[in-house]
Amino acid sequence: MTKKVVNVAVGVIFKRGQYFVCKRSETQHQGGLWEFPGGKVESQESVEQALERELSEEIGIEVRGSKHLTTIEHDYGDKQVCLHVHVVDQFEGEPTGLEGQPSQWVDYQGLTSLDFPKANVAIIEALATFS
Ligand SMILES: Nc1nc2c([nH]c(=O)n2[C@@H]2O[C@H](COP(=O)(O)OP(=O)(O)OP(=O)(O)O)[C@@H](O)[C@H]2O)c(=O)[nH]1
Ligand SMILES: [Mg+2]
Repeated sequence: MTKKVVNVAVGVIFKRGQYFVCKRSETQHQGGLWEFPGGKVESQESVEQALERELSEEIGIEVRGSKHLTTIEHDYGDKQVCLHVHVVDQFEGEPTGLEGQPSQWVDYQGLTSLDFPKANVAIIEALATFS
């Protein structure tokens, strides 16, 4: 059976050499792991619109500039996702975990030492050569 692919808009928030990451709650898919904020692209919505909406809802920022980094398809077995990853380096507001999720700013070295879902390995690799 072909599984439905869930399209996800993911924002890599980058400022002064650091990345803003949040912790997924235990009850979510891939719970307890760190993530780049974002969420599902709703029907009728573009990836960019979903990115703006999710980053406003989850961390309270307004996106002013972003660049596509990579698109990653990953099958977790229980769920198949397609992550549309954008680096957000222009925004208004101070990122905050508005849904009570723990969050932190880390440098690239810090990113490589946190536990992320499997699909994120490729995101972190892509960031190594992003400029
Ligand atoms: N936001 C986000 N989701 C990720 C990342 N890596 C990754 O595999 N995912 C997967 O993408 C899927 C969708 O993300 P999500 O759970 O944030 O979706 P959402 O904000 O719409 O929330 P909801 O699931 O509570 O409705 C999840 O299955 C999650 O495991 C990541 O870095 N950030
Ligand atoms: Mg989310």
